[in-house]
Amino acid sequence: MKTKLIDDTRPEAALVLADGAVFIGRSVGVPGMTVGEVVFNTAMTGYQEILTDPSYTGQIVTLTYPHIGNVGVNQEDVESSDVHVAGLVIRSESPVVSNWRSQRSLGEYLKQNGIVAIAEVDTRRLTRILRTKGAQPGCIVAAACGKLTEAQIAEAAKAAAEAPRMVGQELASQVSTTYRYEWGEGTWRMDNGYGRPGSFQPEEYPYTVVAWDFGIKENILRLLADRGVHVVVVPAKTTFEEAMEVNPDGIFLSNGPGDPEPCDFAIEVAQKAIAARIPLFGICLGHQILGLACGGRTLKMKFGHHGANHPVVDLETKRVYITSQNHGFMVDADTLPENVKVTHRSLFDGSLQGFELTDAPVFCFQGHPEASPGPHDIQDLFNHFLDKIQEAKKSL
Ligand SMILES: NC(=O)CC[C@H](N)C(=O)O
Repeated sequence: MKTKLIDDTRPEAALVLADGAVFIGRSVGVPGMTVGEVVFNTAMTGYQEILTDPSYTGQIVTLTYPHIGNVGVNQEDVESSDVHVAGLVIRSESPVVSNWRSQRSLGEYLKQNGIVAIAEVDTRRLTRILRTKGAQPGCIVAAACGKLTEAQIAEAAKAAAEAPRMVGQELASQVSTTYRYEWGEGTWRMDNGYGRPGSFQPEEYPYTVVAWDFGIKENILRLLADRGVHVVVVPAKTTFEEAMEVNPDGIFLSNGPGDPEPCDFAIEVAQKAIAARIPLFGICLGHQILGLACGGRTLKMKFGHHGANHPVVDLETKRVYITSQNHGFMVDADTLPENVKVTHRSLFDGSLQGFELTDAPVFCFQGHPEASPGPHDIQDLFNHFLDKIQEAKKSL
């Protein structure tokens, strides 16, 4: 007996770009309409981590790897408690889910989380458009059943054309926690998962770090906890003075969505932390905020870096790291002052990937050393942060 693998009865869906390009496919999420900046991610694995990365707020993510959903989804492989992408575009949803950790299918997960998503899209054509013309707004419209009407597609085209651009949007405070909390859970282990809940004893952790949550990925918190750090996570608009009440040994500025430039509340925190010479580590949006705090400028990139195989060179050791990336803005290295030492550059386009200050224990990285998804090559940056914290503690 032949098995029919592709369900052709799925409702029709369309993706329309602001430039007018139309892609007709099938709905794999909820019916409805969603608007966002359309970006492409080249990672071959880790769709669940990508969907739950708060940095994708306001973005419709296209996965260039063509076969998605084969390992299903579970409750553990998440980077936050919600799905944050504005929408999902894929080539083909696997008709078979097969993994010992899977709890449900990707399609069920998208529906449960109210995500509008489209499959059967020629993602190579779409990616070529985004590479040539740059990331741009788009709209996915998905029918409840059967076909879309001409009017629905026209409405999607109008929504895409009128959608706001990413430049100037402050989204970090919108996805941040609204309350302060403590984190002590380490990384996932085959024998123990994330460990037993309730076993976290802050006094067993020798270091305290305040982490500003601009849309923080949980694997950052887990990697800090693995290194004996008791992390106090604070809302994006927490002032430097409020955070100092916990007497931290270090400060962490997280990744997050949107344009870094309007995040004046965060830039002020970074400036005060630099002046106080407290060990500071920034990742992605945190790196961009540090660049602005130092007096540098940030730029919108053409289509950004979103993937898990981006080569980055450490300029001192000349060692090349394969890194996870997810950013659409970058710090313009030419605008940084004298006391900034550039430490890393992208080998794809030469753009700035990391810097440190020569007169304070402060450093940052544009990519994602916490991976999740992606390679662990450059996880050592978390040890570097610990070194800075320990040095500072010794000199007290
Ligand atoms: N992952 C991030 O922190 C992204 C930072 C910023 N929103 C950008 O797009 O460049």
